[in-house]
Amino acid sequence: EELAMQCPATGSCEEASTTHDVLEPPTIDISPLVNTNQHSAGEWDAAAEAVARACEQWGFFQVLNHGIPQALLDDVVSKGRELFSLPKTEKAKFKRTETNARGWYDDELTKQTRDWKEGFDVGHVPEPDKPPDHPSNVVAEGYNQWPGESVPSFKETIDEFYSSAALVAQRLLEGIASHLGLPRGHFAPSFEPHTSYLRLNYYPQCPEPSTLSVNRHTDAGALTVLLQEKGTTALQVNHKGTERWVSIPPVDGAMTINVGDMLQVWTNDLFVAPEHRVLSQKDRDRFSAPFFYNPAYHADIAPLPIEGERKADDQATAAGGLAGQGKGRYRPVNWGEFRLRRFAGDYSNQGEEVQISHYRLDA
Ligand SMILES: O=C(O)CCC(=O)C(=O)O
Ligand SMILES: [Fe+2]
Repeated sequence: EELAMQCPATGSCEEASTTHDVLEPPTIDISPLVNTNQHSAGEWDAAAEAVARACEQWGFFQVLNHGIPQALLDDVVSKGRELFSLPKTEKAKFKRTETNARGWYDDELTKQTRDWKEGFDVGHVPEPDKPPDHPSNVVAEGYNQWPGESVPSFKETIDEFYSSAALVAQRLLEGIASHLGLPRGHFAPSFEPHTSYLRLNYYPQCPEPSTLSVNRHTDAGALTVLLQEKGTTALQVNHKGTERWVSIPPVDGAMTINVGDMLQVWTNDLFVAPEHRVLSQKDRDRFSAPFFYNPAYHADIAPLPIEGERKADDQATAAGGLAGQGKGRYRPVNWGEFRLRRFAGDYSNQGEEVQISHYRLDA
């Protein structure tokens, strides 16, 4: 409604999007969710509400006081850049393959379009004390491949970022659960163990700026915790599906958060996983590091009986109306299956990429 009011009745929204681009997702101080014992219960509730409201209204927001030290974030950027600046022959030694989704690559496809970028992916390791390619660490999508000594202390930095980002996602999900009228720890069992993915993105300078670095897409998991390098704004969100692409600039000290497909299913569309894309830059390159907080492979994700909908149903029944208005709109999505089907679509252009819409009951 907000957007419609800004559009002249006879004109298009184009004008609004170029002249009133002050619209931006909120920045939230999540210290109460992270440093729980330094804050009151009321502060915790207020932070949880702010997070949930941002999930409902934007699906994107920025968080401050997330608990990841700035020095670690700076290290991720510098080590990540070092990795991508290695000669291609060096990077080829840990390139991903048809049977191993993890490692370095420069052939990513999003929506059957080749992305203007290089990437490096690592995922969860069931037994961290054993070598990355030990049979117990080879999971459905592959195993981690590391650059070794060509980028000193790369693995240590990335491992630390991986576990710190997971903690941020867990704290946010506690707030979200509470907002939905569920116990704080409601989501935890679905992430035992979590199968999260950490991606490093390098976007080279691009001579043709209309090229998209990453085509429009939603993230498949529950929540994404994104590190954006300072100095360039390239990420955009399709705000409420209006085709008004709003920029999400990096905010000093903040992590950028977005809702993924699984949280959309859990909340039965109360939260929507926002479509986003990355523009290429004519005058410089860019680095980013999204951490995708993913459920356990065995988890079946299905709409939760959430408070607002329970109330709507109770009222409808009391008024002699139709109960079940808040019925689940999706059949259960097994995360392991969904992840593998999505990956098959990313890697080759055979067939359509799987979407949660394929699991909709009214489809
Ligand atoms: O580079 C970014 O800011 C976001 C990248 C992204 O959306 C992704 O890798 O899924
Ligand atoms: Fe994304």
